[in-house]
Amino acid sequence: MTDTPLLKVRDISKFYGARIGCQNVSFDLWPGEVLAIVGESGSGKTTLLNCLATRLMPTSGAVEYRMRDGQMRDLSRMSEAERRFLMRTDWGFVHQNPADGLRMAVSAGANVGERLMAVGERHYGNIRETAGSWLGRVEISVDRIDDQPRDFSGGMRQRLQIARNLVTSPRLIFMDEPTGGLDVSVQARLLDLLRGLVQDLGLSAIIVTHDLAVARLLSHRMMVMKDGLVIEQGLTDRVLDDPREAYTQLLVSSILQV
Ligand SMILES: Nc1ncnc2c1ncn2[C@@H]1O[C@H](COP(=O)(O)OP(=O)(O)OP(=O)(O)O)[C@@H](O)[C@H]1O
Repeated sequence: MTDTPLLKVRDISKFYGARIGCQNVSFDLWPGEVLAIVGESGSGKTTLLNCLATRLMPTSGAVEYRMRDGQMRDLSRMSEAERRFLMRTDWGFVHQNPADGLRMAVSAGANVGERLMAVGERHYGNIRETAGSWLGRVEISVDRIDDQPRDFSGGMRQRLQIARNLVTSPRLIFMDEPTGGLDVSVQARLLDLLRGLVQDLGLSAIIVTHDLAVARLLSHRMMVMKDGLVIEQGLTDRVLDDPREAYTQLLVSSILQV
């Protein structure tokens, strides 16, 4: 870890007209750190994630990102082209619904290879070889490389979306309910895979989930949101084993009773 954060978030608020999306959120994300944002439906998790990933413009506040050259840059002051370049190279975004993050009508290999081309790789043989090795890493048989994701199962699509995101060696990954909508057994396998990849690659990640088990397994630190506000944050094990806020206690105990 270095002594500067990768992401500096200061007083981010987003209002939809008079409705609060999220309010006054501040935190630092450190290199190699995985942060989970948890809370019930409508608490503002996705709004916050989208503000951080520049998919939504916050109403107020600032997000700064440490570029590869070490400079901290205010994301709202970047040009659209610079932001798009970051999204295609240094960052990844894993959607809950893989169809939102994949091109369903092109082959699995092309879905992965396309991101490599965005960072300048031009050699067809290299692209295909790297794509094939990434399919293997996400446990998709290489003989499916020419198949389209619409012929894949939900779990395979999600693993393909992860490969597409990780192939460019991003430094920061945003994930919105990455295991949502999958069968429990498929979720468990995906979580295991994600945990291994995040560790091996030393990735920084921000994961939105309503599932505390996902937060427990993947994250170092977590933030609990309620009505758009962060009401508690801390190391994941501390928050889950010794929640301080009554709302977090309720959230944790309701899960344990299931
Ligand atoms: N495009 C929008 N227009 C108006 N209000 C919105 C919009 N998107 C979200 N909201 C409101 O902002 C608040 C936070 O929503 P958000 O989707 O961020 O919550 P969430 O915690 O991600 O919920 P979920 O887990 O159900 O996705 C909610 O009150 C929601 O109704």
